[in-house]
Amino acid sequence: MNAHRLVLKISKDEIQNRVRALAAQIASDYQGKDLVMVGVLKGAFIFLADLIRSLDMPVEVDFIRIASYGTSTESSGGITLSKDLECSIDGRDVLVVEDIVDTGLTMRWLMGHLQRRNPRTVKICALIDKYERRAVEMPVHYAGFRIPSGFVVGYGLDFAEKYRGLQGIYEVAFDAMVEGSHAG
Ligand SMILES: O=P(O)(O)OC[C@H]1O[C@H](OP(=O)(O)OP(=O)(O)O)[C@H](O)[C@@H]1O
Ligand SMILES: Nc1nc2[nH]cnc2c(=O)[nH]1
Ligand SMILES: [Mg+2]
Repeated sequence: MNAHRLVLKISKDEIQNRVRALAAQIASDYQGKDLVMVGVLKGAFIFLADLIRSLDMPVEVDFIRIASYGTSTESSGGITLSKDLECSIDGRDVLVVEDIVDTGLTMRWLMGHLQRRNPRTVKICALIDKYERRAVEMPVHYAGFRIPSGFVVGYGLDFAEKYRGLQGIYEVAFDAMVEGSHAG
């Protein structure tokens, strides 16, 4: 892993306030509906845990584990499924809970995968909508924060499996390139 520093972008308090506001919006939009929240492992586990504890309505929780190949800061769009849903979503309202949408390739794959199971609706809730590198059009119906670019960690998000437990969101700043070498 290249030498790097972490720069605080979103504080713990800002995250907590925003999560509460998102939960209030979701509860209002889905009142009386049969809602299933699908957390995308690993990154979404902390966000989903906080979101449902602020949610003033019954909800079923399930998880799916998908990962994309590539180096630790680049997603390539080659998706592998290592744990599928366990509940039926036939005729139900599904809200996918993600930590971050970047190129959108992970979400595009997942939307196709879920649509084949005949849900009534599928929407996306992401803590971070990182919009500048989008490779496919992908709406984020409930976005915690919108950032243009930068590789961020904390609150579930990792860099080579580190930093998921940080309470804020930090940008990874790679140390300046040494002349004649490449920062990867
Ligand atoms: O929009 P994209 O460019 O597809 O990138 C977003 C995806 O990348 C990260 O997952 P990762 O594969 O790192 O798995 P993880 O959740 O286990 O860290 C993140 O959690 C999203 O699922
Ligand atoms: N941890 C982390 N994973 C990502 N996957 C796509 N973008 C990001 C990011 O900024 N941080
Ligand atoms: Mg990751």
